[in-house]
Amino acid sequence: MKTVGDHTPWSDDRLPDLISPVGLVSREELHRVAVAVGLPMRTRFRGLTVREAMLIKGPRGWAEFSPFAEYGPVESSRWLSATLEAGWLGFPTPRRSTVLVNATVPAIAAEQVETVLRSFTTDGDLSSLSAVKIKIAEKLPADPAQLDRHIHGVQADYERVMRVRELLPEAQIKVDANQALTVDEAVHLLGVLQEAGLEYAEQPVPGLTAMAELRSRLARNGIDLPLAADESIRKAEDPFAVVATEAADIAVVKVQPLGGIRRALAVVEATGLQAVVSSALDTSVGMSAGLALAGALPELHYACGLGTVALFSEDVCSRRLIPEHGELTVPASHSEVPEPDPDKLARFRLPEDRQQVWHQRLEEAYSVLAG
Ligand SMILES: O=C(O)CCC(=O)C1=CC=C[C@@H](O)[C@@H]1C(=O)O
Ligand SMILES: [Mg+2]
Repeated sequence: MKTVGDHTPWSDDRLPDLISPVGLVSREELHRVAVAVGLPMRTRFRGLTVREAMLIKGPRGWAEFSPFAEYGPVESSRWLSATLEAGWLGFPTPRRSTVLVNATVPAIAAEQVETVLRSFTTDGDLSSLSAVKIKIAEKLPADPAQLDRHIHGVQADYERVMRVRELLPEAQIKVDANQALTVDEAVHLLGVLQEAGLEYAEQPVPGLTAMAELRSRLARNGIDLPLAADESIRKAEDPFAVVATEAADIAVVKVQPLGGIRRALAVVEATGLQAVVSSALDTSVGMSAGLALAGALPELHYACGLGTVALFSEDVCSRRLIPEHGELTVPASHSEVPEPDPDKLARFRLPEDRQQVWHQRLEEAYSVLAG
């Protein structure tokens, strides 16, 4: 099936349909209950220093709509489907009450690693961190004057990863390259980083062909390192092709990009792969849906990337979802989703021009889902 514009069609009988707002909520009502906020980040992540999101109060409680700025209406409509599920339909019944969470280390200089790791704890005790995901292969800046040898390049990646290993000798460490490498570069870099003893590598290269080739090249070079597919699922024309092409061992699943918890569960079931739930850099409101997904999975063998509220210096909720002893609690029902604090909502409310941009995006995603 062809991708048209930003559209990944994903019509497949193995997936529940995206949730239509028709009969659930009118456009006017949705706009009335939605507010756009901007949360400052401690460290740049995914090129962002402020994370913008819309928070929306539905009959079940608060929900989040936060497609990244570059996403068009069709891709954003999947995110809105997840918003409608959270705010209007509610979460599926959980199978576990807590979820092991990894700390996430952005592409930073090795000297900053310790401070960032501490932000993923409530008491500063690093020994509670049993798993860490580290960003590697940060895109080189277009302007060479911006190139920072502490952040970019193999040496910087090596120093960052080894600093985590030094601070946390027992932790599971995984790396995420956001498909920035070629197969040759990945074989080299992952071979070097394997000195730290990696649990798996997430999306080192783009596309299924390259992932499958990398998988067999690593095996041939005697590097025993499972690969996890992230973009090859959430950005793919066909989320299930990852299995037929033997491109990955693990599936990374995210609630908003996949269109909701029920659709993410169906993706996991149909791929038959072990799953890791990761955030989309959500606020504590959206993160609750990620926790509900992790709580509802039949099996969960890896720590999930749901600790990223720690990357914000502030959140809209007073009860922030920062891992406690390396774990987060699964909401038993929607009433346990953290509520935005009215003062913080007012403080982080984006100015009028940005409100308009977000309401326009909401309108367009609504139109796609309403058909
Ligand atoms: O998985 C984690 O530890 C944190 C979440 C995370 O890495 C991401 C969140 C949002 C956008 C993505 O570029 C990024 C990812 O690639 O997984
Ligand atoms: Mg990823």
